[in-house]
Amino acid sequence: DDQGEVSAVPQLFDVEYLAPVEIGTPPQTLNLNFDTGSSDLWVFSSETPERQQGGQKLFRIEDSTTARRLDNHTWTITYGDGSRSAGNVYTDTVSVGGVTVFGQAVESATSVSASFTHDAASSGLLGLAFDSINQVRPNKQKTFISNALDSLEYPVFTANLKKAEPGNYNFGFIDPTEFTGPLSFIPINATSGFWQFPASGFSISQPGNASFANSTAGMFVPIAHTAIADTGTTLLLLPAALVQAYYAQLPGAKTSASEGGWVFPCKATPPDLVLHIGTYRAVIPGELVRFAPVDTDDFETATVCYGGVQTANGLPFAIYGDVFFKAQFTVFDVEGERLGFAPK
Ligand SMILES: O=C(CCCl)NNC1=[NH+]CCN1
Repeated sequence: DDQGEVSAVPQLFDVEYLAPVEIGTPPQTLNLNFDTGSSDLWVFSSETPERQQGGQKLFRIEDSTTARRLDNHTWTITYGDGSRSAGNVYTDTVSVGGVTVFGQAVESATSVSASFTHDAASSGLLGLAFDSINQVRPNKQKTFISNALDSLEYPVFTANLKKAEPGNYNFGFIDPTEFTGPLSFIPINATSGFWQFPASGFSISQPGNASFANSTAGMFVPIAHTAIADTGTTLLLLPAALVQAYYAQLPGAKTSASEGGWVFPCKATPPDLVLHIGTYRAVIPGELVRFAPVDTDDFETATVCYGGVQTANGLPFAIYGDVFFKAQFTVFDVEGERLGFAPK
Protein backbone atom coordinates (compact mmCIF):
# COMPACT_ATOMS: atom_id res chain seq x y z
CA ASP A 1 0.00 0.00 0.00
CA ASP A 2 1.76 2.98 -1.36
CA GLN A 3 2.02 6.57 -0.20
CA GLY A 4 4.15 9.51 -1.12
CA GLU A 5 4.96 13.11 -0.31
CA VAL A 6 6.34 15.76 -2.61
CA SER A 7 7.40 19.34 -1.94
CA ALA A 8 5.33 22.12 -3.54
CA VAL A 9 7.62 25.07 -4.24
CA PRO A 10 6.03 28.51 -4.77
CA GLN A 11 7.27 30.64 -7.64
CA LEU A 12 7.56 34.45 -7.32
CA PHE A 13 4.61 35.91 -5.36
CA ASP A 14 3.16 32.40 -5.05
CA VAL A 15 1.85 32.68 -8.62
CA GLU A 16 2.06 28.88 -8.93
CA TYR A 17 3.39 25.88 -7.02
CA LEU A 18 5.72 23.38 -8.71
CA ALA A 19 6.49 19.83 -7.59
CA PRO A 20 9.11 17.37 -8.93
CA VAL A 21 7.90 14.48 -11.10
CA GLU A 22 10.09 11.63 -12.39
CA ILE A 23 9.30 10.55 -15.95
CA GLY A 24 10.81 7.75 -18.04
CA THR A 25 13.75 5.35 -17.78
CA PRO A 26 16.25 6.43 -16.58
CA PRO A 27 14.07 8.92 -14.68
CA GLN A 28 14.05 12.52 -15.87
CA THR A 29 12.87 14.88 -13.10
CA LEU A 30 10.70 17.80 -14.25
CA ASN A 31 9.03 20.42 -12.05
CA LEU A 32 5.32 20.46 -12.91
CA ASN A 33 2.37 22.61 -11.81
CA PHE A 34 0.02 20.29 -9.87
CA ASP A 35 -3.43 21.36 -11.02
CA THR A 36 -6.66 20.13 -9.38
CA GLY A 37 -8.52 22.23 -11.99
CA SER A 38 -7.53 20.09 -15.01
CA SER A 39 -6.88 16.46 -15.93
CA ASP A 40 -3.95 16.30 -18.36
CA LEU A 41 -0.30 15.55 -17.58
CA TRP A 42 1.64 17.46 -20.23
CA VAL A 43 5.29 18.43 -20.56
CA PHE A 44 7.66 20.58 -22.53
CA SER A 45 9.58 18.00 -24.56
CA SER A 46 12.04 17.38 -27.37
CA GLU A 47 8.98 17.94 -29.65
CA THR A 48 8.34 21.49 -28.39
CA PRO A 49 9.45 24.02 -31.02
CA GLU A 50 12.56 25.88 -29.90
CA ARG A 51 10.85 29.24 -30.54
CA GLN A 52 8.16 28.30 -28.02
CA GLN A 53 10.68 27.19 -25.39
CA GLY A 54 11.75 29.64 -22.71
CA GLY A 55 14.44 27.75 -20.80
CA GLN A 56 12.21 25.00 -19.40
CA LYS A 57 13.74 21.61 -18.66
CA LEU A 58 12.48 19.30 -21.41
CA PHE A 59 11.31 15.68 -21.30
CA ARG A 60 13.67 14.08 -23.80
CA ILE A 61 11.42 11.33 -25.15
CA GLU A 62 14.18 9.66 -27.18
CA ASP A 63 16.24 9.21 -23.99
CA SER A 64 13.54 7.15 -22.26
CA THR A 65 13.73 3.41 -23.01
CA THR A 66 10.17 2.95 -21.66
CA ALA A 67 8.45 5.73 -23.64
CA ARG A 68 5.88 4.36 -26.10
CA ARG A 69 4.05 6.55 -28.68
CA LEU A 70 0.25 6.34 -28.33
CA ASP A 71 -0.35 6.28 -32.10
CA ASN A 72 -3.03 8.52 -33.65
CA HIS A 73 -3.71 10.26 -30.32
CA THR A 74 -3.40 13.99 -29.79
CA TRP A 75 -4.47 16.55 -27.21
CA THR A 76 -5.33 20.21 -27.03
CA ILE A 77 -6.33 22.17 -23.93
CA THR A 78 -7.42 25.70 -23.02
CA TYR A 79 -7.30 26.77 -19.36
CA GLY A 80 -9.56 29.18 -17.50
CA ASP A 81 -6.98 31.97 -17.87
CA GLY A 82 -6.94 31.51 -21.67
CA SER A 83 -3.55 29.77 -21.78
CA ARG A 84 -3.31 26.85 -24.19
CA SER A 85 -1.17 23.88 -25.21
CA ALA A 86 -1.43 20.89 -27.55
CA GLY A 87 0.57 17.93 -28.87
CA ASN A 88 1.21 14.20 -29.11
CA VAL A 89 0.75 11.43 -26.55
CA TYR A 90 3.15 8.84 -25.11
CA THR A 91 2.91 6.41 -22.23
CA ASP A 92 5.77 6.06 -19.78
CA THR A 93 6.63 5.38 -16.15
CA VAL A 94 5.81 8.33 -13.87
CA SER A 95 6.71 8.65 -10.18
CA VAL A 96 5.62 11.31 -7.67
CA GLY A 97 7.11 11.20 -4.17
CA GLY A 98 7.74 7.48 -4.53
CA VAL A 99 4.32 6.58 -5.92
CA THR A 100 4.89 4.98 -9.34
CA VAL A 101 2.48 4.49 -12.25
CA PHE A 102 3.48 2.36 -15.25
CA GLY A 103 1.93 3.28 -18.58
CA GLN A 104 0.90 6.80 -17.55
CA ALA A 105 -0.19 9.00 -20.46
CA VAL A 106 2.46 11.70 -20.83
CA GLU A 107 1.28 14.43 -23.20
CA SER A 108 4.13 15.99 -25.18
CA ALA A 109 3.66 19.64 -26.20
CA THR A 110 4.14 20.52 -29.87
CA SER A 111 2.52 23.90 -29.23
CA VAL A 112 2.23 26.13 -26.13
CA SER A 113 0.86 29.67 -25.69
CA ALA A 114 3.00 32.63 -24.65
CA SER A 115 2.30 32.47 -20.92
CA PHE A 116 3.74 28.93 -20.82
CA THR A 117 6.75 29.96 -22.98
CA HIS A 118 7.51 32.84 -20.57
CA ASP A 119 7.27 30.63 -17.48
CA ALA A 120 10.79 29.18 -17.42
CA ALA A 121 10.35 27.32 -14.13
CA SER A 122 7.39 25.16 -15.14
CA SER A 123 8.00 22.18 -17.44
CA GLY A 124 4.27 21.47 -17.67
CA LEU A 125 1.21 20.49 -15.65
CA LEU A 126 0.03 17.43 -13.74
CA GLY A 127 -3.75 17.34 -13.72
CA LEU A 128 -5.56 16.15 -10.57
CA ALA A 129 -9.20 16.69 -11.55
CA PHE A 130 -11.42 13.85 -12.86
CA ASP A 131 -10.71 11.68 -15.92
CA SER A 132 -13.90 12.86 -17.67
CA ILE A 133 -12.24 16.16 -18.66
CA ASN A 134 -8.99 14.69 -19.97
CA GLN A 135 -8.36 16.22 -23.40
CA VAL A 136 -6.65 13.33 -25.24
CA ARG A 137 -8.55 12.15 -28.33
CA PRO A 138 -9.86 9.83 -29.76
CA ASN A 139 -9.51 7.96 -26.44
CA LYS A 140 -9.38 9.94 -23.16
CA GLN A 141 -6.51 9.02 -20.84
CA LYS A 142 -6.46 8.66 -17.05
CA THR A 143 -4.80 11.09 -14.65
CA PHE A 144 -1.84 10.11 -12.49
CA ILE A 145 -4.02 9.98 -9.36
CA SER A 146 -6.65 7.85 -11.12
CA ASN A 147 -3.99 5.37 -12.23
CA ALA A 148 -2.31 5.36 -8.80
CA LEU A 149 -5.48 5.09 -6.71
CA ASP A 150 -5.64 1.31 -6.21
CA SER A 151 -2.01 1.22 -5.10
CA LEU A 152 -2.47 3.94 -2.48
CA GLU A 153 -3.00 3.11 1.20
CA TYR A 154 -6.00 5.48 1.22
CA PRO A 155 -7.64 6.76 -2.02
CA VAL A 156 -6.84 10.38 -1.25
CA PHE A 157 -4.34 13.14 -1.83
CA THR A 158 -3.85 16.33 0.21
CA ALA A 159 -2.72 19.89 -0.47
CA ASN A 160 -0.78 21.92 2.09
CA LEU A 161 0.37 25.11 0.36
CA LYS A 162 2.10 28.00 2.18
CA LYS A 163 2.74 31.70 1.60
CA ALA A 164 6.26 32.31 0.21
CA GLU A 165 7.66 28.97 1.40
CA PRO A 166 7.44 25.37 0.23
CA GLY A 167 4.41 23.33 1.17
CA ASN A 168 3.62 19.77 0.06
CA TYR A 169 1.23 17.39 -1.64
CA ASN A 170 0.72 13.96 -0.04
CA PHE A 171 -0.58 10.90 -1.87
CA GLY A 172 -2.32 8.02 -0.09
CA PHE A 173 -2.36 9.38 3.44
CA ILE A 174 -3.52 12.24 5.64
CA ASP A 175 -0.76 13.71 7.85
CA PRO A 176 -2.41 14.98 11.06
CA THR A 177 0.60 17.17 11.82
CA GLU A 178 -0.26 19.33 8.81
CA PHE A 179 -3.51 20.75 10.24
CA THR A 180 -5.20 21.72 13.50
CA GLY A 181 -8.69 20.77 14.67
CA PRO A 182 -11.04 18.28 13.05
CA LEU A 183 -11.38 17.83 9.29
CA SER A 184 -14.74 18.99 7.95
CA PHE A 185 -15.88 17.01 4.89
CA ILE A 186 -18.33 18.10 2.21
CA PRO A 187 -19.54 16.08 -0.79
CA ILE A 188 -18.39 17.29 -4.22
CA ASN A 189 -20.21 17.08 -7.55
CA ALA A 190 -17.80 15.56 -10.10
CA THR A 191 -20.30 15.78 -13.01
CA SER A 192 -18.34 18.58 -14.67
CA GLY A 193 -15.03 16.84 -13.97
CA PHE A 194 -14.01 19.39 -11.32
CA TRP A 195 -13.76 19.28 -7.52
CA GLN A 196 -16.99 21.26 -7.35
CA PHE A 197 -18.96 22.18 -4.24
CA PRO A 198 -21.54 24.72 -2.99
CA ALA A 199 -20.72 27.62 -0.65
CA SER A 200 -23.40 29.70 1.06
CA GLY A 201 -21.67 33.08 1.48
CA PHE A 202 -19.15 34.88 3.64
CA SER A 203 -18.62 36.91 6.80
CA ILE A 204 -15.88 39.28 7.77
CA SER A 205 -13.73 39.10 10.86
CA GLN A 206 -10.97 41.29 12.15
CA PRO A 207 -7.50 39.80 11.56
CA GLY A 208 -6.48 37.25 14.13
CA ASN A 209 -9.91 37.02 15.66
CA ALA A 210 -11.28 33.82 14.18
CA SER A 211 -13.67 33.35 17.10
CA PHE A 212 -15.22 36.72 16.13
CA ALA A 213 -15.79 35.17 12.71
CA ASN A 214 -18.25 32.73 14.25
CA SER A 215 -20.01 35.30 16.35
CA THR A 216 -22.98 37.30 15.14
CA ALA A 217 -20.71 40.38 15.09
CA GLY A 218 -19.20 39.25 11.76
CA MET A 219 -22.39 39.67 9.73
CA PHE A 220 -23.07 36.77 7.36
CA VAL A 221 -23.58 37.86 3.74
CA PRO A 222 -25.66 35.11 2.06
CA ILE A 223 -24.22 35.18 -1.46
CA ALA A 224 -24.48 31.50 -2.34
CA HIS A 225 -22.22 30.22 -5.09
CA THR A 226 -20.79 27.10 -6.72
CA ALA A 227 -17.01 26.77 -6.45
CA ILE A 228 -14.23 24.51 -7.66
CA ALA A 229 -11.09 23.65 -5.67
CA ASP A 230 -8.31 24.55 -8.10
CA THR A 231 -4.60 24.51 -7.18
CA GLY A 232 -3.80 25.58 -10.76
CA THR A 233 -5.35 29.03 -10.23
CA THR A 234 -3.35 31.58 -8.23
CA LEU A 235 -6.06 33.66 -6.60
CA LEU A 236 -9.44 33.31 -4.90
CA LEU A 237 -11.95 34.21 -7.65
CA LEU A 238 -15.42 34.89 -6.22
CA PRO A 239 -18.77 36.30 -7.40
CA ALA A 240 -18.56 40.04 -8.11
CA ALA A 241 -21.22 40.89 -5.49
CA LEU A 242 -19.30 39.03 -2.80
CA VAL A 243 -15.98 40.64 -3.77
CA GLN A 244 -17.59 44.09 -3.74
CA ALA A 245 -19.09 43.52 -0.29
CA TYR A 246 -15.74 42.31 1.04
CA TYR A 247 -13.63 45.19 -0.29
CA ALA A 248 -16.27 47.67 0.91
CA GLN A 249 -14.85 46.84 4.37
CA LEU A 250 -11.33 47.89 3.30
CA PRO A 251 -10.76 51.65 3.13
CA GLY A 252 -9.21 52.73 -0.16
CA ALA A 253 -9.95 49.50 -2.02
CA LYS A 254 -11.00 50.04 -5.63
CA THR A 255 -10.98 48.33 -9.00
CA SER A 256 -8.14 49.36 -11.30
CA ALA A 257 -8.55 49.01 -15.07
CA SER A 258 -4.77 49.24 -15.54
CA GLU A 259 -4.03 46.53 -12.95
CA GLY A 260 -7.01 44.44 -14.07
CA GLY A 261 -8.69 43.98 -10.71
CA TRP A 262 -9.15 45.11 -7.10
CA VAL A 263 -6.25 47.03 -5.53
CA PHE A 264 -5.90 48.74 -2.14
CA PRO A 265 -3.36 50.72 -0.07
CA CYS A 266 -0.56 48.35 1.06
CA LYS A 267 -0.57 49.98 4.51
CA ALA A 268 -4.15 48.81 5.07
CA THR A 269 -4.78 45.50 6.86
CA PRO A 270 -7.49 43.62 4.99
CA PRO A 271 -10.11 41.96 7.22
CA ASP A 272 -10.13 38.17 7.41
CA LEU A 273 -12.54 36.64 4.90
CA VAL A 274 -14.62 33.79 6.30
CA LEU A 275 -16.08 31.56 3.60
CA HIS A 276 -19.07 29.50 4.67
CA ILE A 277 -18.88 25.98 3.23
CA GLY A 278 -21.66 23.88 4.78
CA THR A 279 -21.05 24.18 8.49
CA TYR A 280 -17.34 24.81 7.92
CA ARG A 281 -15.96 28.32 8.32
CA ALA A 282 -12.88 28.73 6.10
CA VAL A 283 -10.93 31.70 7.46
CA ILE A 284 -8.74 33.42 4.85
CA PRO A 285 -6.40 35.69 6.87
CA GLY A 286 -6.27 39.30 5.65
CA GLU A 287 -2.51 39.00 5.12
CA LEU A 288 -3.18 36.51 2.31
CA VAL A 289 -5.46 39.06 0.67
CA ARG A 290 -2.50 41.46 0.52
CA PHE A 291 -1.29 39.40 -2.44
CA ALA A 292 1.38 41.39 -4.31
CA PRO A 293 2.85 44.91 -4.52
CA VAL A 294 1.82 46.81 -7.64
CA ASP A 295 3.87 50.02 -7.87
CA THR A 296 7.20 48.53 -6.75
CA ASP A 297 8.57 44.99 -6.53
CA ASP A 298 8.46 44.68 -2.75
CA PHE A 299 5.85 45.16 -0.07
CA GLU A 300 8.04 47.50 2.01
CA THR A 301 8.11 50.30 -0.56
CA ALA A 302 4.89 49.67 -2.49
CA THR A 303 1.92 51.94 -1.82
CA VAL A 304 -0.60 49.98 -3.95
CA CYS A 305 -1.25 46.26 -3.44
CA TYR A 306 -3.10 43.78 -5.63
CA GLY A 307 -5.83 41.75 -3.96
CA GLY A 308 -5.68 37.98 -3.53
CA VAL A 309 -9.49 38.04 -3.81
CA GLN A 310 -10.75 38.96 -7.28
CA THR A 311 -13.92 38.58 -9.33
CA ALA A 312 -14.58 35.31 -11.18
CA ASN A 313 -15.36 37.11 -14.42
CA GLY A 314 -17.57 35.25 -16.90
CA LEU A 315 -16.98 31.84 -15.28
CA PRO A 316 -19.95 29.64 -14.33
CA PHE A 317 -18.44 29.10 -10.87
CA ALA A 318 -16.08 30.59 -8.29
CA ILE A 319 -12.51 29.33 -8.25
CA TYR A 320 -10.89 28.63 -4.89
CA GLY A 321 -7.25 28.87 -5.95
CA ASP A 322 -3.88 28.87 -4.17
CA VAL A 323 -4.79 31.78 -1.84
CA PHE A 324 -7.43 29.43 -0.36
CA PHE A 325 -5.02 26.49 -0.03
CA LYS A 326 -2.47 28.66 1.82
CA ALA A 327 -5.08 29.04 4.56
CA GLN A 328 -6.83 25.68 4.49
CA PHE A 329 -5.37 22.17 4.61
CA THR A 330 -7.40 20.24 2.04
CA VAL A 331 -8.08 16.53 1.56
CA PHE A 332 -9.12 15.46 -1.95
CA ASP A 333 -11.00 12.20 -1.32
CA VAL A 334 -11.12 10.71 -4.81
CA GLU A 335 -13.04 7.52 -4.00
CA GLY A 336 -15.43 9.23 -1.61
CA GLU A 337 -15.93 12.21 -3.95
CA ARG A 338 -15.52 14.51 -0.95
CA LEU A 339 -13.35 17.46 0.08
CA GLY A 340 -12.04 17.75 3.64
CA PHE A 341 -10.99 21.12 5.10
CA ALA A 342 -9.13 22.08 8.27
CA PRO A 343 -7.31 25.16 9.53
CA LYS A 344 -3.55 24.91 9.91
O1 LIG B 1 -7.96 26.12 -15.93
C1 LIG B 1 -8.25 26.28 -14.76
C2 LIG B 1 -9.62 26.82 -14.35
C3 LIG B 1 -10.63 25.74 -14.66
CL1 LIG B 1 -12.22 26.49 -14.74
N1 LIG B 1 -7.41 25.92 -13.72
N2 LIG B 1 -6.20 25.39 -13.99
C4 LIG B 1 -5.24 26.14 -14.62
N3 LIG B 1 -4.10 25.60 -15.09
C5 LIG B 1 -3.28 26.58 -15.72
C6 LIG B 1 -4.09 27.86 -15.58
N4 LIG B 1 -5.29 27.43 -14.86
